[in-house]
Amino acid sequence: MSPITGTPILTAAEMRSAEAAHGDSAFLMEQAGQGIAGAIRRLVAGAEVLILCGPGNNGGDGYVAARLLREQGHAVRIAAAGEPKSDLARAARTRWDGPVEPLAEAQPAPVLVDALFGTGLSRPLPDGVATDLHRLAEAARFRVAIDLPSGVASDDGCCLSMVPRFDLTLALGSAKPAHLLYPAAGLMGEVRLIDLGLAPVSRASVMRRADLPEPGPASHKYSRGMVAVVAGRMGGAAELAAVSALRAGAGYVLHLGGRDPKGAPHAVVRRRWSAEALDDVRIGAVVIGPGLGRDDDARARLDAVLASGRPLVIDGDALHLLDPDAPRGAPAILTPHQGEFDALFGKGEGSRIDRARAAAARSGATVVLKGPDTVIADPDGRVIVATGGSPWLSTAGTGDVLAGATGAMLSAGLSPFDAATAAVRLHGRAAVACGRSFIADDLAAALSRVR
Ligand SMILES: NC(=O)C1=CN([C@@H]2O[C@H](COP(=O)(O)OP(=O)(O)OC[C@H]3O[C@@H](n4cnc5c(N)ncnc54)[C@H](O)[C@@H]3O)[C@@H](O)[C@H]2O)[C@@H](O)CC1
Ligand SMILES: Nc1ncnc2c1ncn2[C@@H]1O[C@H](COP(=O)(O)OP(=O)(O)O)[C@@H](O)[C@H]1O
Ligand SMILES: [K+]
Repeated sequence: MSPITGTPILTAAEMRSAEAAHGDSAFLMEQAGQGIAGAIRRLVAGAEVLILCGPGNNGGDGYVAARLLREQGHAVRIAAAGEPKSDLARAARTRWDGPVEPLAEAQPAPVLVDALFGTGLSRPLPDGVATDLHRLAEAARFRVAIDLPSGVASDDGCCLSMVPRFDLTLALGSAKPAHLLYPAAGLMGEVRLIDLGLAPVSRASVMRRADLPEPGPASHKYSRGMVAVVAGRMGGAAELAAVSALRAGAGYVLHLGGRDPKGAPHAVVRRRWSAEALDDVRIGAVVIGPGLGRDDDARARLDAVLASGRPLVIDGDALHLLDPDAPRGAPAILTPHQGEFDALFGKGEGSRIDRARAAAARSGATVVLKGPDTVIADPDGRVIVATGGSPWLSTAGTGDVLAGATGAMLSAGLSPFDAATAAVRLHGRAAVACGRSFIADDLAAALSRVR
């Protein structure tokens, strides 16, 4: 059992291909059952376990785990809604020599293990099954989902039925989109990986520790990265972005436009807005959008920034003014929240991973689709899904902080995809370091601390 940090994310179809490529499905099910039994034994200190087994291979994993737990002397019962339907699950059922209780009549146990449905769920659970799952989950002290909580759709994290809350989810062989994407991700409790030796390959993966650019003996303020932040109507947002760029590690931040507010850091260099200010070849990234406004003046500033040829971070209001299909002369990172994303790219089909990937391919920009499950997608198809932020980020200005931090990473010479990943990681860690009920200014200050 290991954390899912850094692991590939596979769809149900990719999972089936990985299983087929391995070639020995019975061996994989035995491995899964061993991993599940081992994890449960370590975690539940001898308490009685009730395993709910479904008709497919998720149920098969449950039968194997039950047999192994029983062989090790652990108190375990099984309840099922019917007989197994897949060959593998039938074989696993045959090797279980205990009784199988009808699900509707099953009495609760302190530990509930849900092996009803996994990646094969294609429609809502039958009503009776969902009701029994809830009844038994509510009565248990510790709830474990095998691969996925039954009722969640593996590929997009939607709930096809009402899903109870679990304490632990044991992802088998690889992470799936539902382990990361909401609402499903919020129902899993801790997610841990049981390695099946599949060596799965995917262009999507869970965020891992990111390497941040570090200054060396030869560094100077410009080589560390110069960021220009284009201000607009709402001064505070651009201030936050500018300060955040410095605190995330930029060597020089040029704030273009707006007033010089009392108490603002003296380290930010201020000039009036002019398109010519962007001619400075030392500028490694331009951040535009936080507090920009959406009027003609804002549009003119965005046009000038797009024409400058500098690497861009495009956020907030600028996303409402941008034509995502227009060619650009320089790399760009777009950082929309879901509302901005929908306005820019349309509602679209598929999971947040699919949609962010399609948007990156369409726009030719790295797309950071923000939220509790931030998805970072590169035009080349790579995707990283972030974990480890904080719901306390849901406060005004935290997106401006991310835009500034992203500018810092981009100006330091990271590729847009690496810059976005590093910034999202740093931003999430800063949020955790801030604890509860912080404000965006605290978050900006915490960027320095977590670096
Ligand atoms: N792919 C792999 O590499 C491995 C998969 N394993 C297990 O296999 C699972 C996937 O197995 P399956 O593909 O058999 O899928 P599931 O066990 O998730 O269930 C699919 C079965 O349920 C039926 N079904 C789907 N939705 C239903 C609904 N709402 N009501 C009633 N029946 C419904 C399907 O027709 C099918 O018979 C994984 O989640 C995992 O637990 C493991 O055994 C190890 C390796
Ligand atoms: N519930 C949440 N859980 C985790 N992160 C969140 C949540 N809500 C918002 N965030 C994060 O907070 C930031 C908010 O950005 P944004 O919506 O652009 O705010 P603003 O425009 O006010 O600066 C994003 O990085 C987003 O991922
Ligand atoms: K399950």
